[in-house]
Amino acid sequence: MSVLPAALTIVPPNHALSGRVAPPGSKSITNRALLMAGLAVGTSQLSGALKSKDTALMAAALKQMGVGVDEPDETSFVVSGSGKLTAPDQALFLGNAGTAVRFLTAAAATIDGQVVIDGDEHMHRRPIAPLVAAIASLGIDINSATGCPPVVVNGRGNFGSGRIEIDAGLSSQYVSALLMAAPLGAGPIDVVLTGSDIGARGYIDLTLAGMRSFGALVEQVDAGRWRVEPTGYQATALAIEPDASAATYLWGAEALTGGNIDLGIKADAFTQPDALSQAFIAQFPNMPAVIDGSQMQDAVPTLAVLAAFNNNPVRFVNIANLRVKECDRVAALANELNRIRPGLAREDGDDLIVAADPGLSGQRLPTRIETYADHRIAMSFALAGLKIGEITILDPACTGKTYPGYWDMLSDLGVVLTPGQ
Ligand SMILES: O=C(O)C1=C[C@@H](OP(=O)(O)O)[C@@H](O)[C@H](O)C1
Ligand SMILES: C=C(OP(=O)(O)O)C(=O)O
Repeated sequence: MSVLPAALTIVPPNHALSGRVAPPGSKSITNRALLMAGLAVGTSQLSGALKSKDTALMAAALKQMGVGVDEPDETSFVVSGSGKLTAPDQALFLGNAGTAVRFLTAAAATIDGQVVIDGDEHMHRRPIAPLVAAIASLGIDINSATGCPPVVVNGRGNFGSGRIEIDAGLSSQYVSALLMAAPLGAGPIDVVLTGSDIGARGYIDLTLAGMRSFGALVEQVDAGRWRVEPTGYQATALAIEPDASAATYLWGAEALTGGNIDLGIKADAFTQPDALSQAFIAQFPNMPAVIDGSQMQDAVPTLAVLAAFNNNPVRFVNIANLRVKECDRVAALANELNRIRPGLAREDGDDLIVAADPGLSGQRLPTRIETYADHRIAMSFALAGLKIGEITILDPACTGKTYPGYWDMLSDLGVVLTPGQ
């Protein structure tokens, strides 16, 4: 579909969804690799990469800071760096890409000069104050007037040294951001957590693995402390694995339709946290009564839509930070499930309770799903449209944040999509 309509209505397929689908490259790994390749000395070859809005914004921002970025084909980046970023002429505009905003805020603090980090109206509501405070504690001049982007940083050419404390309760991306900037320190840097809450720790593991691929020396001293040596980064060649969060929609489509989709990679081969959700999806329609979403947060929308068709209700716990993602996902999931059938979901504090109703399958329930400019709300509610007649997804183009080919992929699996009203 070259130009997407303003709304898409899904015709439930009357067959199991089966075939081969290669999910796009991992957003988390691509944006880490782009950044570290940009900070490295030499030319890095990234293959299997995601090409989407979030990675295009990261690549464009790096170019603004003197990095060479070529795109020889649909899944590769060739990135040339000098070991240092340079101050851009204009503000970095990063849309609603959390990884790009958080990672570049710390990286920009290594520059000698001023950088303004900005995003769209949604990003203007996503908190960044703990990261700004942590960078300021290194003696770097950095401010965000509202506690959310825009951020203005006036760096002095290195990241400093010593101990940085960070409260990562709102986002693990703050820790990843500090760790990835730390090899450009003036001396060793210890990154120390002040709280026990850090969201999905699997994202920190991805960061450490990426740093080591680019030649950094980083060691986890204990559960809440990492030590990074001031080595800088060296260019490398990196093959990026498929996106585990994207895979959840395919596992969900398989589970709902009794299909068999070959992703070309087994669930246990992923290194990204959302792959943990496959063990729950595999239990559908008997997913457990309580699911802790903390270690697979981006998979929660997928699991919540599946839960609507489960045999028993599901309570999702430890998902408070879903309220500060692209939208308030706890509220969005409850609102949109209730739009399909009143009473299907409710919020209980920060928990989400989905009241299972296997009888939804096969019904015709014309519903226009509001997507809040959130790719995951669009992609997960499309799964409801595989079982319920006349589910319409508003603003389907919002999937371009991480999965531009999502609707083509569904249509290649034999799902009929019609322009919605
Ligand atoms: O580090 C990463 O690549 C990510 C970390 C998570 O965010 P938080 O750390 O803000 O929870 C996740 O939701 C996001 O999509 C990607
Ligand atoms: C939370 C997400 O993205 P980010 O924080 O990178 O904007 C996501 O992709 O679900």
